[in-house]
Amino acid sequence: MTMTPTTPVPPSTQATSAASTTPVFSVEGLWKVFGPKSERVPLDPELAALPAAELRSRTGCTAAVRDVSFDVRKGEVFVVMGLSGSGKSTLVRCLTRLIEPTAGAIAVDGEDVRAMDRTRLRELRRHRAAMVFQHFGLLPHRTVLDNVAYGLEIQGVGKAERRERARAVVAKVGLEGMEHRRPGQLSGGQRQRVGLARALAVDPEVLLFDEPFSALDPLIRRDMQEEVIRLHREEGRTMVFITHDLSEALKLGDRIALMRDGRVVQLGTPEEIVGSPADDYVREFVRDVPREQVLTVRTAMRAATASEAGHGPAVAPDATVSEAIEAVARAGTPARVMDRGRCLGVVDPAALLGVVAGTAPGAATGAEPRKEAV
Ligand SMILES: Nc1ncnc2c1ncn2[C@@H]1O[C@H](COP(=O)(O)OP(=O)(O)OP(=O)(O)O)[C@@H](O)[C@H]1O
Repeated sequence: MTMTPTTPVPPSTQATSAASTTPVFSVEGLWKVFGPKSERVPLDPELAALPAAELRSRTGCTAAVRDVSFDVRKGEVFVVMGLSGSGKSTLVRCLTRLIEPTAGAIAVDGEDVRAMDRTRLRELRRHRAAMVFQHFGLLPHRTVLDNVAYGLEIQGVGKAERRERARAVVAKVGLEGMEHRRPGQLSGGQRQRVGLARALAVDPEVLLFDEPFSALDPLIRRDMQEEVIRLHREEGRTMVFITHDLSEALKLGDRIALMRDGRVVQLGTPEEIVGSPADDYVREFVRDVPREQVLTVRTAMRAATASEAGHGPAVAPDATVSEAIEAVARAGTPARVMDRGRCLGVVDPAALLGVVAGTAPGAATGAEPRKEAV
């Protein structure tokens, strides 16, 4: 596009469009096979195609990650979800080579991770991609502040500066006043906040969360989920989040990679996964999700007649069906889907109910999944 001097592109737009084209992580044809002579499995089409049990009995190998490709975009929360044993942890550990991949390519900001030497890898793990673990990994004899400052200490940051930075992130995760406690004097949720603060202290480009909240009780877990959403909203940091919990994935994820037996069976937004499951497995997985809380009004929208376009309550295009139901119920008329003053269409009670019932077009269970660039 040719730009005339009179129509400059605002700097914020330039930054966003450039950023959105550079993936933080780019994964292509990734395999991780555990067991003897594991390298031969991805190379041999016959072995590569075997179901898990048969592969194990024929070769003694387990293919934890099988031919997986995806990009993690800058600023998104990318969730890796699947049942226990589906390969989530192995996949995410391969990103920084905490587990060595068997085959495939991984790039971070365009740099080949598999070609990195030890120094570069250490730099990747310490500065660029910090991990938050389920079991906190806190040092029991150190205070909250010193635990948080630990990552900075490893980096060689001076004492005064690391204490100052640690103090700031401790406040950010809501632990002000607890700086001098030891981990044993904290609740599970507070310990997880320390783990989060420690990862944040090194100001990484991307945070990798390995089921960080699965040991927490439901109320504290919800608090922590909200904390992550808040931090993400405030900082826009890229996050990769492993969970086996579908509602957590739907709540946190901009996009979700759903894994089964080492493969990504669907990659898409929560709305795509719930509205257009790729196969019977995904359909079964999302069967009990309250669709109206995930699907947006776009699913139920139709063209407005001339009279409808002029009045009625307004909802945004990314409003959920549930929000539109409330607006329609209050007004007693269809709601208009408005985008910057323009009426895109309307949603009426029949269409909204159709989404809830799972009979609306586009929400149909057999619908084709929308194609995602993976
Ligand atoms: N070091 C290992 N040696 C052999 N097999 C392994 C090893 N680590 C993982 N596996 C196997 O690889 C598969 C994927 O394991 P992984 O831990 O990645 O799954 P997960 O989805 O993270 O499970 P969970 O939710 O239970 O943590 C499983 O079948 C597991 O038994």
